[in-house]
Amino acid sequence: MLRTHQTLLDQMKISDAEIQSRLELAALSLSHFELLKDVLPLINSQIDSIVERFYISQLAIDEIAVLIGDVDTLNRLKGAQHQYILDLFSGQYDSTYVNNRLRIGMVHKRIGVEPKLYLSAISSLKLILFDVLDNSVVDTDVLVETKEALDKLFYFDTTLVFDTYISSMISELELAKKKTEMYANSLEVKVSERTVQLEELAKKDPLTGINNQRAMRELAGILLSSVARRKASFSLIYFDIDNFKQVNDQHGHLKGDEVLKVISECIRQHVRESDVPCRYGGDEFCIMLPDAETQSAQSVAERIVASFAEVYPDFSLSMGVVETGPEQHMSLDEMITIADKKMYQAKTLKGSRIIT
Ligand SMILES: Nc1nc2c(ncn2[C@@H]2O[C@H](COP(=O)(O)OP(=O)(O)OP(=O)(O)O)[C@@H](O)[C@H]2O)c(=O)[nH]1
Repeated sequence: MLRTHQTLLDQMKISDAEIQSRLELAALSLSHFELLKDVLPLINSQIDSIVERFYISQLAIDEIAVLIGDVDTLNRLKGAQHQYILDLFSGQYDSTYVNNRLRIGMVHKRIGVEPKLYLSAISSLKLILFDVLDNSVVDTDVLVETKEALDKLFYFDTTLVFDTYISSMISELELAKKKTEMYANSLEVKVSERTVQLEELAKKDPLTGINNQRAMRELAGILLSSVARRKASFSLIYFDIDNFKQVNDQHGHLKGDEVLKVISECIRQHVRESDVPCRYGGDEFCIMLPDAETQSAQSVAERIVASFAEVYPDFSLSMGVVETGPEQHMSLDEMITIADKKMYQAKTLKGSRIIT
């Protein structure tokens, strides 16, 4: 149930039995109730002057004057205090009385009245009430016992007010803890999302967006063991752009970058989902083709050459294609060494060439 749908008594689990036990702890008995009730007419007759005296004493304390702040608040407080003083002498210290005391504690906590100020106010009110009793109750025994009853009742009230202070502070702490936990959880989610993004980025070549050599090596291990298990073929295309240095030298680095991006796009367009293209370094590219024999790798290579030539008819590519499997499989480095040799063989010929 929402806190706002519960009384403070419910929130703080103060039952009638608990009230009874607290009254006993304060050593308050029915005879004390009667004594307090007996002086109600006397208190009632002087209530306005008691409230005035109380606020004169309170407003003399700067911290309290600042907290009260304005005349409307002061008048509202005077009204509440008027009722509180009459409640003190009502002789009825039941759940309604207790709930009102708890509310006072809550209000004090909310508006920032520190316990030391609350205690000083109680002490000041007690002195004023004692003074009234001293001046009007003739029977010395009754006077002493009434003052003792009032003293005990203030003690009873103070424990209630302090309990609301503590309960309210615990609620604030729990709320702060909840907020911190929520913040920590959201940070954890952000960090893990960012970690995934960074891991992805660390595997990509920033210029072309295809895998870098590191990612290719990681994936090669997985792909080669998969084809070995399935006794399948595995091909590799390795190539670079002929005289790429001249592109940079003659047309500038930006033009060179653009050519590298176009090649990557051509590769993307002509490989299968299961193939793994990669920028091996500089102007060298590598494509891993699981479950592909030389012939299908060669036709992929031809399609890349053709689409690149559509954009850059003056540039040529030198390619080496190597196949491994289906029974025995080479390592990635062994394949690259062979493909690299074939690529250099292609370079010795004019135009785009694919050596298988
Ligand atoms: N624009 C651009 N150029 C790059 C990049 N990475 C490497 N290069 C250049 O690519 C060129 C590669 O030159 P070489 O290794 O001599 O190769 P080549 O000029 O293609 O010569 P051959 O391989 O013999 O045909 C160098 O000039 C590098 O500076 C890049 O990210 N962007």
